[in-house]
Amino acid sequence: MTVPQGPVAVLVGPPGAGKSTIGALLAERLGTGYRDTDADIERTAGKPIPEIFIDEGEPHFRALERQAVRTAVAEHSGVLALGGGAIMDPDTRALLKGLPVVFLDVELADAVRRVGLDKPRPLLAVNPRQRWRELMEARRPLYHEVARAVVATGDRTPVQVAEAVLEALGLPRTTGTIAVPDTPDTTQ
Ligand SMILES: Nc1ncnc2c1ncn2[C@@H]1O[C@H](COP(=O)(O)OP(=O)(O)O)[C@@H](O)[C@H]1O
Ligand SMILES: O=C(O)C1=C[C@@H](OP(=O)(O)O)[C@@H](O)[C@H](O)C1
Ligand SMILES: [Mg+2]
Repeated sequence: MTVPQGPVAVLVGPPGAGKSTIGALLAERLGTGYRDTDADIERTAGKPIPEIFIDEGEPHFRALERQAVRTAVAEHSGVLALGGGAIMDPDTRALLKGLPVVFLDVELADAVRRVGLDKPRPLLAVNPRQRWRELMEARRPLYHEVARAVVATGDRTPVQVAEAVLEALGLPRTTGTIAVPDTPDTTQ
């Protein structure tokens, strides 16, 4: 009988925490697959997230997200990054219980600077600082509720964050890459 093992790491946190960036890096480090539920939703809907919000509204997006998380948790054994609002759904929070979930924490100033440079996020399209603060106030307890570990990202590079996540989850910090010896082999 095959026992489903679930993802090796699940990243949660607000927009700009670095879930997608660190998720891909982590997967590379672990030599495993990477999956992002936002990408899954866009593939299912056949359009980018901002268009889903405009055409069908946020409740429809949340329904797609809920299903995307469920499917990814069932199918994927590598690193999984969720969208920032996925943990608002109570069923999703229940599903995450017992999984190796890491809350990537970030302060307002860093998050707003980061998302300002990146793809559009419909929830932050207008008055992003205030919106982000409100989102985080409502969600912070929920990130803590689902997380096995919390990793601060503010003063760390993506590589440093990825290493902190590996350490927090007790995962190996090296890949299967063949180690390069410190000294050249001079025996020949
Ligand atoms: N630790 C970090 N330091 C600096 N920039 C970062 C860091 N983590 C992510 N970024 C940058 O922030 C932006 C948002 O990252 P992203 O991974 O999309 O966040 P999330 O998926 O949590 O919303 C990207 O441009 C990314 O390169
Ligand atoms: O916080 C949110 O509600 C959202 C975060 C986004 O993902 P990131 O957290 O990866 O930016 C994306 O799922 C959507 O725009 C809604
Ligand atoms: Mg993301």
